[in-house]
Amino acid sequence: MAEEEPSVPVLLQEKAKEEEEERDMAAAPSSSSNCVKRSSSRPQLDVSGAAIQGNSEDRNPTILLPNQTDDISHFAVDLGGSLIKLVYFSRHGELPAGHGGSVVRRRKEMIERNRSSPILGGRLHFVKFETSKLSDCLDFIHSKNFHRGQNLNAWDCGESDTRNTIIKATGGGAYKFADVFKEKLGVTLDKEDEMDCLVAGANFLLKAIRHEAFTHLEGHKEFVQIDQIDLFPYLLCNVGSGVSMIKVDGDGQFQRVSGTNVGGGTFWGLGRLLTKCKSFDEILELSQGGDNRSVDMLVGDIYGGLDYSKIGLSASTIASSFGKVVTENKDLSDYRQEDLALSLLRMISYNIGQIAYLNALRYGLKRIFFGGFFIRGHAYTMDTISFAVKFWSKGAAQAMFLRHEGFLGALGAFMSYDKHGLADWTAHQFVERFPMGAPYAGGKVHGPPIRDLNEKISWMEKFVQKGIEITAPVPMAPPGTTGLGGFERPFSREGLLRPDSSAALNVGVLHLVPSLELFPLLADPKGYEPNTVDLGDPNELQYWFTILSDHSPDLVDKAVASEGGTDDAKRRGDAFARAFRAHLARLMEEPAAYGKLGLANLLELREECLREFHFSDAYKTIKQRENEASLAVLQDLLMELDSMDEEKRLLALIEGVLAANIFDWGSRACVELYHKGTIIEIYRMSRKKMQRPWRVDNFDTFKERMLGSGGEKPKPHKRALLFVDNSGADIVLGMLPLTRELLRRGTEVVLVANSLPALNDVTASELPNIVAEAAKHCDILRKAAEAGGLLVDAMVTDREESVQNVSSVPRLMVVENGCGSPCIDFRQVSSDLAAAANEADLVILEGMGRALHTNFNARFKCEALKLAMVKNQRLAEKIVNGNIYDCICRYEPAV
Ligand SMILES: Nc1ncnc2c1ncn2[C@@H]1O[C@H](COP(=O)(O)OP(=O)(O)OP(=O)(O)O)[C@@H](O)[C@H]1O
Ligand SMILES: CC(C)(CO)[C@@H](O)C(=O)NCCC(=O)O
Ligand SMILES: [Mn+2]
Repeated sequence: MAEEEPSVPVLLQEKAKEEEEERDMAAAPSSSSNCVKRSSSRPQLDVSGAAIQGNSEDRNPTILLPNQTDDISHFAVDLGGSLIKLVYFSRHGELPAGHGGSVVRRRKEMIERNRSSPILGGRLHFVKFETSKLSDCLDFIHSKNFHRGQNLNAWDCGESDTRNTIIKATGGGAYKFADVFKEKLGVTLDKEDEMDCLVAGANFLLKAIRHEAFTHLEGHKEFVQIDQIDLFPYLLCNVGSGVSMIKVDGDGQFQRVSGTNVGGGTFWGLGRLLTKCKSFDEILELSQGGDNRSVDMLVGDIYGGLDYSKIGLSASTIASSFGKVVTENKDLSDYRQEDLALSLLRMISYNIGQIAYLNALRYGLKRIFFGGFFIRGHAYTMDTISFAVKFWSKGAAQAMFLRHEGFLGALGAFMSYDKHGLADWTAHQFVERFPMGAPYAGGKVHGPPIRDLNEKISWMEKFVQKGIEITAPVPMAPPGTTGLGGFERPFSREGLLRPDSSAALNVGVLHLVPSLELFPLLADPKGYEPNTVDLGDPNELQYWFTILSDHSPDLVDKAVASEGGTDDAKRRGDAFARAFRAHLARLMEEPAAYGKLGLANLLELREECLREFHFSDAYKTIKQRENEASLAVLQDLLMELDSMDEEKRLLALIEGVLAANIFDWGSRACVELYHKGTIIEIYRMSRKKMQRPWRVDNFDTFKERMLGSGGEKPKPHKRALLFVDNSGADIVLGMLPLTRELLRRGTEVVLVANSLPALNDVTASELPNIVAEAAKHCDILRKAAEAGGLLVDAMVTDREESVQNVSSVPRLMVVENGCGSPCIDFRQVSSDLAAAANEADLVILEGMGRALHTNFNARFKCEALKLAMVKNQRLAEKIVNGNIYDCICRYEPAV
């Protein structure tokens, strides 16, 4: 079936089986009753009405899911000389489940809005087959029912009738195999020009996918973000069986300026003759243990061990690839296969790099992007090519690689379908995930999409059984193993590849979420970097790695408890722990493996990993308990606040937010604290410690903005966006009283909360209930919540009053932020939030994740207040030169 290749993305890359399992995982019952549509989550499998199709005695009967809306919309194929690449898109129609006041209502509106665009979102899957195994590919297409042109909806290009199904196809096989496709599947291949497709695919990836391009030099990988206006011209060098070199000047503007028949096919063809390798990846792996000196003739071999320094050649420079063989009277079997493989790989890679450089020189191009499956994410190949380009251009030209190297043509063909508007998507709308799919646990790829549901979850058992052998998606080789790619002898190391490396690429699953947008209030979107901690620094990485590893057992306990502590939950907890550990180990080995790595990514990865193992909300019990305890004392707190004058109250409110931010289950130090007292005791202790000046203390400026000075009353804010953090005291005793104060002053408040759970963070779907409870103690909150449509029930029973008040009362609303992480990346927020931001003139970021780990340095077009307690010693030292439990009150006027 589909060859071991995780797919690559546009939206997703992954294997057939992985996808089936994902669907299956999504079938786990959701425990949240108040469910908001989750824009960044993977599609949910709707198993309602499921029935076995055909004979139920079958071993693997197909299960029909009549209500499943995650359907296959389209696919395209690149039939190359060596490999067939297939790209298919699965769309997921999102329908709101449950209820929850205005959150859901707005959400519905958003979904309606999205309906007007051709697709709702989904994932692109990438699969490849060897061209010599065309029949596997045909079986795969058949098993997926693609040939029936089913469910095409907005992208319809044919009827559900096989005879009319038209498939976009590129590569030589679009001609060569057209009859086979017609005969075996009854479909017509609509031929798209190969070069057109390569260029379209490359341009799309370079524009729409963040961290797509990277340099790879001497084992060091670095992602490059290329400004769209600065993208053209460039040289695209596609290394397939043969090599095409294309000068690209713009979308659809290009010229194939050169090519070489010494390409990937040459390497693999000669490699097969010279070694006993049975697969391409095997020969790459073999080369890792090679020493080319026994095969290549070096300058020193010719010059009696001396350099030829006059023309800049050292003794170790390769003078002639395979040249040494001529001087020795040996048979093939006298040479080490490893040495032959390495020498061959170097020869081919170097030659391609050199020819590419010459063409770049010919047309004055500074950038060369290398694609094609010959690259295979292999460190030595990339280093060798980079070395050749750098050496010959004396550093003037740069070799760059694409994470989705082999799928350029297939992607281009896919994009050539009319109507889907793929080219209009932007980086904001893609979310990449790195699931621990079955392939990495030794699962086999299966054809039909949904078969025995029990079989689908068996891979999770494999996680448990395989124990420490679990590995995260891996590239062909870790960095730093290749030595100099060009003239010097590469140093070789043995045994660096994992046995499962054939299955892996450094690419994850790209989910397309059309409802994600850039936060419109970011002052400098291009210069924006959410992370304050760069994990490119090995010391930082080591530190956070340890923190996350140490925290893991406690997290697993909570997660297992949240699912009732059943045996199944324990197994999943165990599997999660192993999978997460494997991710961490993988990233320790190569921090750039999953793209540019910041702490926020790592924290999000953990949440995603929990979700992958069906833990929908690990802290739900804790959150409920803390909410209840806090709501019980809210009334007293509000009375106390009301007895104060304005100035004292404002300080007390900010102190309250900072003090209550101590409830953070993501902080090890805090979790230890929680064992020492009740929630209220800890809160009191925390408040008592509030000593000004805080570590960052702009309170006085903020106070002046709020209350004015010299008797002049400033204009209240029109609308404030409050990015809330934790459940319990944090939201109830910290942010809600602050909300109330803003409302009291006539400011409209939008509470912005996570779409999906992360640690003990409050989610958007939980907020309406919390607000409803709080509103029982407070008229201001109640009226505002009614006006904002948050208290739907109240609106029904108390319609008169709410209608009267709607115009005069500032509204309180809730909006989901589009993510499920303790941090926030303002380049990818929900369209609801983006819409709510339009009238906002104050942004309040609360908590360590959103205001310190990320966004401490972010600047906004409106006023911003960043409030957090630092609950980690290292972060305190690093960011504010302070100590654990220091507080931050950073107020910044509009930029
Ligand atoms: N599993 C594999 N089997 C065969 N070749 C592989 C494999 N993985 C990587 N390769 C390398 O990738 C090359 C094929 O790359 P690619 O799929 O980009 O080209 P193609 O489309 O098949 O060829 P062309 O464009 O010249 O028709 C092979 O020649 C080989 O060097
Ligand atoms: C023939 C194609 C375009 C097929 O993909 C490719 O294999 C290639 O560019 N070969 C190199 C032919 C040459 O230009 O010498
Ligand atoms: Mn090709």
